[in-house]
Amino acid sequence: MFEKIEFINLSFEYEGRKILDNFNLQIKRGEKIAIVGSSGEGKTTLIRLMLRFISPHSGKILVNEKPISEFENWYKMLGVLSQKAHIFNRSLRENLLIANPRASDKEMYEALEKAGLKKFMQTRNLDTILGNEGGFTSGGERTRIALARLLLRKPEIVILDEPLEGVDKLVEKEVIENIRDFVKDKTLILISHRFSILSLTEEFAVLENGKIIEKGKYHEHSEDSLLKQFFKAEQELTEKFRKDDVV
Ligand SMILES: Nc1ncnc2c1ncn2[C@@H]1O[C@H](COP(=O)(O)OP(=O)(O)OP(=O)(O)O)[C@@H](O)[C@H]1O
Repeated sequence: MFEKIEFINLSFEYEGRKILDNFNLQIKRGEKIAIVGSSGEGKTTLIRLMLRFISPHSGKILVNEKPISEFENWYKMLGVLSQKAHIFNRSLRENLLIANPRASDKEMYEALEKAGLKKFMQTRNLDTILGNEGGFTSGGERTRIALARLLLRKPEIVILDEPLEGVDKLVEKEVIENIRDFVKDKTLILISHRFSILSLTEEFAVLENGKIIEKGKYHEHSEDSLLKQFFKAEQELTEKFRKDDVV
């Protein structure tokens, strides 16, 4: 059973450019944390390290106090929605069964609906072929198919990297509530710029210059905290975009 993950003095660089620099963070079972930070600060890199797609240059990642590489069943515990969801040139059904080979058609339809694909399914069915890299679908649809795939799994830890990418405003609220329900009894690590989805977490950590510069519960932060400033800037930007949309 997952108890905690610890990043200890973790450093990582791309071509001599430091992305994570003596990074430290601990996430315990059941915690729900959003990692926020400007574009390019290394949030996705952190997830890729967690998934062991890349290795740190120094420092370590421990799961239940053991090096992550020695932790059996690590992948089985994870449910991940990444920015580059992999969609196979197979049927929608086959793409979903990867997550849970025992899922029934009914469960698959439910997951697709929860992921905001109700309208999409009005003109498709589970036998629809998705194309090479999901090429017969839009970017937003691919993210939602990947979200439906995640909803069919039963992971202990859920990692979401911009899960609302391509989810339009009409279904956004509903999708957020479905994700909220899904992560209720799980550990959640969330990365997003979208203000609305950050309501899924109680805790926030701000990543800047390779380190966590501020961490805590959102409501405990003072008006001039970096966290609040970050959100304010994001919110102002979102509102500006919304206004521009209307115009
Ligand atoms: N494979 C790579 N080779 C070289 N540099 C890379 C590579 N992948 C990412 N980077 C760089 O590393 C930095 C961190 O990237 P990362 O994707 O982790 O940022 P992020 O915080 O997730 O950004 P965003 O919010 O825009 O998704 C960026 O400057 C990026 O250009």
